[in-house]
Amino acid sequence: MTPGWITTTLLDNDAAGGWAVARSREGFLHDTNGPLFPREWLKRQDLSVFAEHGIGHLDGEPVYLLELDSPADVPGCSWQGLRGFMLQGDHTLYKVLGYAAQIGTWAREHRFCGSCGQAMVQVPRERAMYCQACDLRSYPRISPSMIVLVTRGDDILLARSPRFVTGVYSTLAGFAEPGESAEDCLIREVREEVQLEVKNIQYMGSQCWPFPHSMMLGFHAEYAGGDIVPQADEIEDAQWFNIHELPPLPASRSIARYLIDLYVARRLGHAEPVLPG
Ligand SMILES: NC(=O)C1=CN([C@@H]2O[C@H](COP(=O)(O)OP(=O)(O)OC[C@H]3O[C@@H](n4cnc5c(N)ncnc54)[C@H](O)[C@@H]3O)[C@@H](O)[C@H]2O)C=CC1
Ligand SMILES: [Mg+2]
Ligand SMILES: [Zn+2]
Repeated sequence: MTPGWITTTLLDNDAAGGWAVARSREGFLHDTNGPLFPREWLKRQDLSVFAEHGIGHLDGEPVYLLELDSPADVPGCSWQGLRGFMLQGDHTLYKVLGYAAQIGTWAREHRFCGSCGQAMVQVPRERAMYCQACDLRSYPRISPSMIVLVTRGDDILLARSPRFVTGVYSTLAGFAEPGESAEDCLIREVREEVQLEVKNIQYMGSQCWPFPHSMMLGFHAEYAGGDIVPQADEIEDAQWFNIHELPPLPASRSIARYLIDLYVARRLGHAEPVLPG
C-alpha cells in the first residue's frame, strides 16, 4: 500500500468497492465521519448520478467521484462547499476534494467537442476527453495565475477586492494571458491593479487553487516606484501596511497568507512557515 493521496490512475467504474465522494452544486456530501463514504453504500442512496469518475487512491484504496444532477437529501448528511473544506479539516481530504471538483467540472464542461460539437468520450488510461470525428483531445484545464507580495522594507502592499470577506486584505493576483511569461504577467498585474513598478522578482513556490482551476505561482517583489492608484471596480482599496500592524489576512492555507507570513517571519527572525501544497 502506498500511503497518502495519488491521483494519476484512471479506475474501472465496473469494479466494486472503494471510497466515493458525492458532489452537487451545493458542494460535497459529508457526515460526522467526513466526505468519504463506502462507495457501494453511497450508490445505494437515492442520488441522481450524472457521471462517475475514478479519481485516485487514498492510502491504497480506490476513490471515486459521483457527480450529481442535484443535491439529494441523505439522512444524517449535509452539503458543504469546497471552500469550507479548505478552511478547516484534514488537508489530505481537502486535496482529494479539490481534485474531484476539478475533474468533475472539466468532464461536465467537455461533454461536447469545442471544435465540431460532437459528443466526446473518455479516453482509456488517460485523463482526457476525445472527439472521434476530429481527433481532438481535451485535457483538464489549469489556469496559471500569478500572486505577488510587494514589499518596501517593513511595509507590505495589500489590497482588497470587492469580492473579499469584509476587512480582509491580500496580495495582488491575476491570470496569465497568452504570450506572457510569469514575470511579464506579474509586472502587468501590479501595474493594472495599483500602478506601481516592481524589481527583484523572486519565485517563492506554487499551489493548486481549485476555485475553479487555478495554479498559483507565488512571487516576492520589491517596490521600485510609483504611487498607489487602485484599479476601478477590481481593487476596492490598496495600502502599505507595516508588518507590526497588519489587517485581517487571507485563510491560513492560502499561498497569499504564506507569502505574507514568510516575509514577516524573515523580517522578525522567526521560524519560517511551510507552504500548504
Ligand atoms: N490561493 C491564494 O492565496 C489566492 C488565489 N487567488 C486566485 O488567483 C486567481 C486570479 O486572481 P484574480 O485577482 O481574481 O484575477 P484577475 O486579477 O486576473 O481578475 C479576475 C478576472 O479575470 C477574468 N478571468 C477569470 N478566469 C480567467 C482565466 N482563466 N484566464 C484569464 N482571465 C480570467 C475574469 O474577468 C475575472 O473577473 C483567482 O483564481 C483567485 O481565486 C487570488 C488571491 C489569493
Ligand atoms: Mg487580481
Ligand atoms: Zn470534434
